[in-house]
Amino acid sequence: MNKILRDSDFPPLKNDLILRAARGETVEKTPVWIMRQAGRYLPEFREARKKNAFFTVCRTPELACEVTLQPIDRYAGLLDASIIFSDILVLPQAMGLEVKMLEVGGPHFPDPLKTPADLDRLAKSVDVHESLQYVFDAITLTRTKLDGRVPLFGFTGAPWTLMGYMVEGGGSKTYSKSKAWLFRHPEASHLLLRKITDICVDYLVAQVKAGAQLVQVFDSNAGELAPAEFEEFALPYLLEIATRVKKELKAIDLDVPMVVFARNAHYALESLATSDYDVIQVDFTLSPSFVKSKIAGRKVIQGNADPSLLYANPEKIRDTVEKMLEGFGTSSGYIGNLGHGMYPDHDPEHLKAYLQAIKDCSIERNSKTASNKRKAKNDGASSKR
Ligand SMILES: Cc1c2[nH]c(c1CCC(=O)O)Cc1[nH]c(c(CCC(=O)O)c1C)Cc1[nH]c(c(CCC(=O)O)c1C)Cc1[nH]c(c(C)c1CCC(=O)O)C2
Repeated sequence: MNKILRDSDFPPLKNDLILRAARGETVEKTPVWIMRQAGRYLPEFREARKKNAFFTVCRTPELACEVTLQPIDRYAGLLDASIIFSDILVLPQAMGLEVKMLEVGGPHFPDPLKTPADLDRLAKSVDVHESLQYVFDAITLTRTKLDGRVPLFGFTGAPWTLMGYMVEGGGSKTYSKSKAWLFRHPEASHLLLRKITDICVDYLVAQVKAGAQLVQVFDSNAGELAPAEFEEFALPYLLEIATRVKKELKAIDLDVPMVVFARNAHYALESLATSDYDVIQVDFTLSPSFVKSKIAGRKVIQGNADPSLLYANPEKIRDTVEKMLEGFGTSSGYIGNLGHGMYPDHDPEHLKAYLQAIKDCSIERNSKTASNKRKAKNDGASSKR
């Protein structure tokens, strides 16, 4: 068991904007961070990766810390959170499956789960402190090295998304192998999803004990499911993770905002709005008005421009940001991000334009609203005279 680390064990936080926004408080400007903000679009990341294999970076706390800090150094003052460098696929590794990261083609499981009998190949029980200690060490080191500049996110993949990778053996166009499990082997599917859920809970709680200040659950493949299968095989586990993590943290007097990303599952928004998550990350297919109609002020929203916007020129980026902020609002209930992660061929300068636009437009909007309010108050007072 690891020691529980608390705020007093780390340098004082100098920028708590995202924590205040995640709690639904009024903010002076919109906090922003970006999924995959550490990655191949950054030359300094490609340099670090030349010398080290992908999972070596994940497993070496000094290297994971170094690449986590790269975007924070480069975009100093423009990013309001960091996210620990790791991958959702370290969890299937901890369960006993081999995962390689191919230079071309991404994740690859040489021996994926083919039939329910293969569940016997998985570790009988997983002690996250034994198999994933390197993640907790990376978190503790990174929060220390951040020196309070911004808060640090931990994360996990969601059960359905992880099951997808474990059965498909990698990414897939149709997810037909893993979806065949849901229709042919529903009991074995639930067994596997239950197993992953229990590990996700331990894993997130341990990340917070190691210093993570927010956590995000990535259900990147949620939208591959029809609503009925989502409701049966994905949603209950997503809901359970938030409820159990919050409860276990409360028992040791810890409390962090939890973010959920059920990508492309527009039908999930209403259920997630009544969950124990604090923040809902939305993908770029959803308009602010649609999202707001489903969530109706019950949760903080995070997102959601199309990452391809970053191929546009800075004027177009700023115009789109203005509309996005108009739609989501800037005084409370909103955290800026993209609707999915960065792409390797993005220009780092265009990400800078996006971050700067979110800061500038939100400050402008909030000061306009404040001066309009002051004006309305003065007008009201003078008409009474
Ligand atoms: C589905 C998924 C994975 N990993 C992740 C998800 C969920 C988010 C999403 O939907 O994108 C999550 C993830 N992966 C990575 C992070 C690090 C933190 C960050 O966001 O900066 C996070 C949060 C690093 C990474 N994970 C990966 C990279 C690129 C590989 C490299 O450095 O060689 C990075 C920076 C590899 C990875 N890992 C995964 C894939 C499909 C790939 C290949 C992607 C590609 O080739 O573009 C699985």
